Amino acid sequence: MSLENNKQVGPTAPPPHLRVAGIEKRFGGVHALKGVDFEVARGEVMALVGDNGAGKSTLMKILAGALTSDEGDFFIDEKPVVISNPHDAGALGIQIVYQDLALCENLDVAANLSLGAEPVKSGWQFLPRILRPLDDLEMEVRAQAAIDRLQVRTLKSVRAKVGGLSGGQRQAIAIARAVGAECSVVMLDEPTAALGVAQTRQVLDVVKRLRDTDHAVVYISHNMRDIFEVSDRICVLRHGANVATWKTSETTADEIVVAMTAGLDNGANNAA
Ligand SMILES: Nc1ncnc2c1ncn2[C@@H]1O[C@H](COP(=O)(O)OP(=O)(O)OP(=O)(O)O)[C@@H](O)[C@H]1O
Repeated sequence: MSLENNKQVGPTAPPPHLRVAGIEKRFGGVHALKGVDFEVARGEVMALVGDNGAGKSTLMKILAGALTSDEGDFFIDEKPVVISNPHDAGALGIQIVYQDLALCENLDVAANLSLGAEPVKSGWQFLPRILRPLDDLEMEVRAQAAIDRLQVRTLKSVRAKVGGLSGGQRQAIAIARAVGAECSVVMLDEPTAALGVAQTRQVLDVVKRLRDTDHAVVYISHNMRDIFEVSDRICVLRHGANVATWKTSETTADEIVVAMTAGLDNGANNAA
């Protein structure tokens, strides 16, 4: 293995949509991220992998504005930007779907997809917005459009209660909610971790659909089979630092596992 393996550098790398450089993060005495570089292009699924404690979640939370970095530069389409809170990230089109999904079990799909931005009926302007009746039909139409965009075929009705849906359907709803807003970057944290075979398939199809609709997708997973099915490139972190980034088509699961657990055998640490 050598630095040749690093496909992030060179003319074949797609132009990044989101790029960060030199990200540093300490939690007290823990040096969680040590000058990490990371990028993802539109129309690309970039897998972010590493052993437990490698720094994947910390990096993702920094990109989502949920944590602030101690140092580092952020770029959208190579223009410098600031991400210091979730509002900044949202305004830049960066959305994250956490493992717990944060769906409201007692509400239906349509209501979950509209949470925080519920359409209200016209003709009630004399009332404060919060008191105006919801436009249920509009909510349903918007939800159906979001589900259709992602081609979630197993969902019978957007009026179904989320509490009664399968894990795969819930994951798809959480993704649909994230991409409902103006969104160009979607980050998914272990989206198939708790799912069986059929549900995993459904979620991987949604991830591919995101790529096909020109989103930049960051995909955190420990599952090599899923990673090799869905990703275009694989960025490996180890002990809070870059190991390297590979084109998925030019590497193997064994090579990635070795990189995750032992780094590159030539001793290189940050090939990106
Ligand atoms: N809030 C925090 N306070 C203190 N240390 C933290 C905090 N969050 C993360 N860390 C530490 O930072 C390092 C990186 O953690 P992180 O959760 O980013 O790793 P990870 O690659 O996502 O791991 P996993 O696959 O287990 O989720 C670890 O040593 C972890 O203990």
